[in-house]
Amino acid sequence: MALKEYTIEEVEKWIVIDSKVYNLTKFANLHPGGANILFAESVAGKDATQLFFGLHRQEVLLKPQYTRLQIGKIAGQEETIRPLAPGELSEVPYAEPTWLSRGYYSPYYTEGHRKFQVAARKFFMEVVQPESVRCEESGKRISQEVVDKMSEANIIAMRLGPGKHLHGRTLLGGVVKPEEFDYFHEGIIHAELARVSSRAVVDGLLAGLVIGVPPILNYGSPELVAKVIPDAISGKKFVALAISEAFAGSDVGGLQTTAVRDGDYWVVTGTKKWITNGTFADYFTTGCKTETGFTVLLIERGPGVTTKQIKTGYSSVAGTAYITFDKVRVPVSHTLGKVGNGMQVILSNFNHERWMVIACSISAQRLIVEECLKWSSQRMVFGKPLTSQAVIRAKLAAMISRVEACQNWYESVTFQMNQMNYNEMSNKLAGPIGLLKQFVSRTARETAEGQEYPSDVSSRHSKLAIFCADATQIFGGRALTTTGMGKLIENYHRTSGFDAILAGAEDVLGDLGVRQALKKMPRNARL
Ligand code: HEM
Repeated sequence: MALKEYTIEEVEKWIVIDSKVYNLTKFANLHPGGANILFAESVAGKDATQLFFGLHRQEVLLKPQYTRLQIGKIAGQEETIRPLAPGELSEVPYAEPTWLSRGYYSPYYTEGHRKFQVAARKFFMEVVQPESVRCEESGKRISQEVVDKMSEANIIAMRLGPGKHLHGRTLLGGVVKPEEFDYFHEGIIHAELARVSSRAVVDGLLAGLVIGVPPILNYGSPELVAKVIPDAISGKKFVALAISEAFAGSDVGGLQTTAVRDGDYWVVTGTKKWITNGTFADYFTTGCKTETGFTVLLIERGPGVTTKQIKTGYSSVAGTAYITFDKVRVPVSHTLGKVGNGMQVILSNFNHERWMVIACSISAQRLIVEECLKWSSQRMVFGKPLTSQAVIRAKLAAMISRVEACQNWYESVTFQMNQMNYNEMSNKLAGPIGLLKQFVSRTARETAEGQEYPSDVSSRHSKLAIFCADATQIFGGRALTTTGMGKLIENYHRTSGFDAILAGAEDVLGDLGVRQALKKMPRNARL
């Protein structure tokens, strides 16, 4: 229906935002910012576009209860601020990686990857984003309806990486053939998921399965694979990786959960802590101490298995659990890999897990760069945009440089993964992936909260750098509230540190990278 047209003089009591006329008479008393403000001389009857975008996110106007307030438009004017359509790329510089930016080239990504990315972004925006908002707030686990849609599009299967498990499947409506699917495709899925989800929802959307299933695929017997994998990939059963304990986190060698043989069964006793998706998992890929070393078992939820929610700094949608195994009887056929060879099972799995965390983390970091670029351009201070301040531009420069450095290193590692088999990857990429994860999680926190320097670093330039990198400073008080303009910054500030811990603590991974390099030092290397 054509909207009624007004001249700006006719809009006495109403307001204009981006050419649209809103009648706020009935809404005024419900307005979260108060009624008076809407009838102030500088607002009522005026074009309030700039004021509005200084205080609200675009999405406010898209909510049905508010679109209803629009009664017409200004004659001869057209709307200029519009939201991106599902799948559409952002034109904000650095909001997309170079390979997705108009007019730029990539040595790695093909037209096929680009088509895949468009389909993935559309899927995540339409199916996952609304669910993400609901679950972040309620703390409830992801609905089965969304899990079913992800499984229908084979998103769950694709997050396990390229391989036989994809054969015969229609991937994201057939946009890529299973045999052409590579790690760049998989990385796109992780990146798109991270863009539309809060950090807790990223984990709640079956991260446990993504890290708990590969050991079954790679080390489980054919019978076990046939029993568990179809149900996992189709989202009927959930899997969690249960390694860390209150006694040992990154120090896998110090685990205390024991498995003792009793005929055709293992009897498992012990506890596990910080287990993502543990509250709702049906299976646990579990690290246990056995007589001859360390062994990984697949434990099914049943008698003797208890899980309880751990309250963490992020939403309980992630289903982080404390698990107790009390004399749980596990069939010997559920052993993953050889008895005593569990360390290899776990260590080879870490590469893919850490690489996934890296892909998600870089994408989340990039979104924060976009938020900061938009906000500092639209926010007016002393009659000028925030970007007119050199200190703000310096913060943006540091953020952009960091995310681009991460992205380029990530792409180079991903390219190596595409060329190598699983064993080569375990041998050659554990170090680089460890170092990259350390670098990405550090830069994430620098972008979220600013750089920290040891107190003994006191040169003028280093002190300046402390103030050069801080999304929370750019957003000010807005970065402290879970709703409104700074809500993504608040979430990022609160949760970006999780990536420095999960899948291997930052410092341990840096050390791993160096130790791996030292192992490969030529014996005759001398200066
Ligand atoms: C169609 C018109 C408007 C709608 C639907 C609307 C809606 C809202 C909503 C939902 C909030 C809660 C915060 C958020 O979710 O972002 C809010 C806050 C606020 N609004 Fe509006 N608003 C409108 C126009 C205006 C205008 C013209 C002003 C002008 C000055 C204004 C001033 C404020 C203020 C000061 C706040 C509190 C901001 C904060 O907490 O940071 N609003 N508004």
